Amino acid sequence: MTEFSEIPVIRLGDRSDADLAAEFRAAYGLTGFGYIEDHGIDPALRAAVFDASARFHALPLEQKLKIQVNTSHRGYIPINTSTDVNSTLADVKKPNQSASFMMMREDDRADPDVYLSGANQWPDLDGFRDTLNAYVTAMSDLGRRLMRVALLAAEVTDTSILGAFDTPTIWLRLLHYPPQPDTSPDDLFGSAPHNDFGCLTLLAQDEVGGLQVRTPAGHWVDAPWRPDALVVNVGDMLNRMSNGRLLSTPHRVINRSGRERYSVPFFFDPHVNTDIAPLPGTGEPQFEPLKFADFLRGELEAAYDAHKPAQSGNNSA
Ligand SMILES: O=C(O)CCC(=O)C(=O)O
Ligand SMILES: [Fe+2]
Repeated sequence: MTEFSEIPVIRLGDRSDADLAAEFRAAYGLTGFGYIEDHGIDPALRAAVFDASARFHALPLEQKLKIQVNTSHRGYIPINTSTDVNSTLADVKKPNQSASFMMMREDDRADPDVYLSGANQWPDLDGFRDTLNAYVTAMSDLGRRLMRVALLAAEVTDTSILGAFDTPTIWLRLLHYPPQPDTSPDDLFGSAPHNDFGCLTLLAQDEVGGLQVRTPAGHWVDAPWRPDALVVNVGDMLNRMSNGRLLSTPHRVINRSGRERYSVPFFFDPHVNTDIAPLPGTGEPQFEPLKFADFLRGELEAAYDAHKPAQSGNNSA
């Protein structure tokens, strides 16, 4: 295992997938994280999303609770209602110190054959839904481009899995981290050490900072704000598809800045009914196949009060 001390920067511009693949391989085969710049996402659109997030989090609590997160994982996730108990990375007992609004794919209705399908729950805020949808459209296009590059980087020879991203699983999360006092215990996190579940995470963050990425030796490297950059990382499913060639790296958030922190991760994943296995060209399989929906169900039921079967809720608070 090779140590790293900083997160690489990759500029996209109009470069071809093949041209980007080598840089991707170097970044994601070592750190699992990169700053993606010159990505084509309109800064004004991104600013509108942060504005929408600030307006949402400023709403009275009772208004947010009217759209509390449901079993299709859409709506308001209050502070102290998720705990990364599945984490093998730290002994996590305390719930994450963040609140968020979560939207997923805009389905008309829940389909019993599609885990997490359903309609989004929206707050009563002017322009909120349109802004988020415009951002999701732009980010999904970027996600498809990055997935193509990632598969090339992993030397995948049959890229038909890309069809599973035509109706992707997307998650757009408007996160708000209140400041943690300096006196807060060491095992209290804005976001406890974890790996992301899916394929690609494209994170926009504000200037406050607080995101940290774990090195193989167990050190934590800061991933500070860079103007206009997206922090892009590989999740567990892309790690499996690439047969371990692209790394899913643990990360965490601690907000001891004394300021409010806002961040907006966009998770770009395949349809939940996709079989996930090492793809052709990546060598002798190091992972057993699994269905994405089954994996997600296990993770969400362990971590979120809203998904715990036959329980009244807040047992982790
Ligand atoms: O807020 C951040 O910077 C990171 C959030 C994160 O890691 C996640 O939501 O998976
Ligand atoms: Fe994450």
